[in-house]
Amino acid sequence: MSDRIPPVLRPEHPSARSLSGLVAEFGLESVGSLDGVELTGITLRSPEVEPGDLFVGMPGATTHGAQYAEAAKESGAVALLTDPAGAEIARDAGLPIVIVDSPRAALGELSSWLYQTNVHPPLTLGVTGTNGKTSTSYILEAILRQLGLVTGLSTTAERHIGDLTVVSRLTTPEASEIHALLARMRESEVRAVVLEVSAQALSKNRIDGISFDVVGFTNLSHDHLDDYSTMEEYFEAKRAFFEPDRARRGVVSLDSPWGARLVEESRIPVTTVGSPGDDAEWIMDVLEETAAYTSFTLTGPEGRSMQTRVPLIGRHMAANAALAIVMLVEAGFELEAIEHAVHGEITAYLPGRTERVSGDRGPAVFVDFGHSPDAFLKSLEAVRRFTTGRVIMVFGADGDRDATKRHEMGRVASEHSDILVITDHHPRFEDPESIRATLIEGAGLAEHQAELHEVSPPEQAIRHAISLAREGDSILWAGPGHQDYRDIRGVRTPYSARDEARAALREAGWA
Ligand SMILES: CC(=O)N[C@H]1[C@@H](OP(=O)(O)OP(=O)(O)OC[C@H]2O[C@@H](n3ccc(=O)[nH]c3=O)[C@H](O)[C@@H]2O)O[C@H](CO)[C@@H](O)[C@@H]1O[C@H](C)C(=O)N[C@@H](C)C(=O)N[C@H](CCC(=O)O)C(=O)O
Ligand SMILES: Nc1ncnc2c1ncn2[C@@H]1O[C@H](COP(=O)(O)OP(=O)(O)OP(=O)(O)O)[C@@H](O)[C@H]1O
Repeated sequence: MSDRIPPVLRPEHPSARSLSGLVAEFGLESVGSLDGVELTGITLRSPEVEPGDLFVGMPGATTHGAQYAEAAKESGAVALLTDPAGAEIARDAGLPIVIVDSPRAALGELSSWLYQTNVHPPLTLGVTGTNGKTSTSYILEAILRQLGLVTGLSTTAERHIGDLTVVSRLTTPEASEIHALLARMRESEVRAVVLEVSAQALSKNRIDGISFDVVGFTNLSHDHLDDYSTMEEYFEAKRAFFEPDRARRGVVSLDSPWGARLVEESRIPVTTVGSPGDDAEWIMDVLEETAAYTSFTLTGPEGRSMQTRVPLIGRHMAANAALAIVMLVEAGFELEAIEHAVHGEITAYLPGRTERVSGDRGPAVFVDFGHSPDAFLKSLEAVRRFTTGRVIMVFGADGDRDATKRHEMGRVASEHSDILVITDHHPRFEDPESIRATLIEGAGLAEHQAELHEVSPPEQAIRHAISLAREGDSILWAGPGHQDYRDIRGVRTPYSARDEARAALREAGWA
């Protein structure tokens, strides 16, 4: 598979740590001479090995990383860490071998030791939940910047180190990469770090070795039921973030019923945030929803209260902002200081989250990253609120990802739109026609039947939607968000929905 996305950044000036020191520190078994072996990095992907690396040969779903030990050595790896099976595979690779039962389970602590990320760590905040993680993380970063701090950010869309931006690969990088990123952030004197934490990251040890000051939970709804067999299992993966060995304090949104459940089962002190009528310590109340911003008040214990707005559409974005603010209060910032710093507006720019790509004339066109029924619902409700004409929705569904949500995606889309244009997204190795057919079946289950159009190529689908639209209508293109590629049979073809939509608007004379 072509992979144009750059790896996560590493420290530019790593200090060397001895392999024998690592083996002694963790009491590990080893084969071969460790004398004089100095480590400056750690990686689990052979194509990304740099001289001085400890190469971690992990067993995976398709191969065993130890198969690539020789290639890693040629690229400058100075030692291999692997499991007993890997040690057997790589015994002739000519590298000293350190053996652990589960390299994945060891990776976080070893990486933290190697990069010394546990020494004077910055303020570390983490966000999990089904929807709103990226948005809440960007909002946290924006407020922290408005407070005058140098920040680091890691999300599905981008990683930021101060003013430096790199495109992301996984939502939450593997542990070796995240500790390298944290070490690089330290070199840039980052004082506060915000990490988006997926359920997969929690289940697959990707955030091991990181101690979070405050963690936040947005919501839980149907998604990822290919990786988790039930909602219970999916919830349990998220709940594990709220453990004393991971985090000191938590903030839980009561927006989904799973929030109250998390409060009950959390093993760290938690604070709650919700809407009027909820039994929450902090209440967010929307004041105004427009096509350009959403304003709200946030009221908490001891009569504390603030009012602000986000340049984002929808109640759900105000809820994300409220969660972010309460997380910062839990981290020790005064609410008054936050209100003063944001000066009436949190200046967050979220790439591809209901991002408006149209100008003042013609239909309002938004490109969104929503790919679950609840995300569809929240974005459609937000768009409907200020649309004087019709709501047109363009969407498809991911191939090779949780097919059980497709009916409900189709149903919600039809229920809350006037016109649907069903198209392709990332088919991956699935037949795109059959993905569309399932979405159409789902749309048929809705009580409200939106007018339905099926247009396979997305570049034609957005043009078709624009051809149907009039002044006053809104178009929500859900799915591609910030992404700059489409995955078709394992090949990532460059593709930007935001650029495509802008081009289509120009061609239609709406630019
Ligand atoms: C299902 C899953 O989590 N797979 C992850 C897993 O892949 P795998 O087990 O198939 O690995 P493999 O291909 O068998 O290779 C085994 C080992 O050999 C190494 N290798 C392999 C080939 C080679 O030439 N050289 C080499 O060193 C690999 O780096 C790996 O360490 O280990 C890989 C190496 O770290 C990950 O990149 C890969 O994530 C894939 C790309 C993925 O898509 N994961 C998704 C499910 C995911 O984690 N998503 C979440 C949430 C997204 C959301 O919220 O929507 C995320 O945090 O991104
Ligand atoms: N609090 C929320 N509740 C429900 N839906 C939301 C919420 N916040 C955002 N969304 C919807 O979900 C989409 C994705 O938002 P965001 O990227 O912030 O979520 P995420 O949790 O990071 O998603 P992913 O796990 O796919 O990275 C948005 O574009 C919007 O449609």
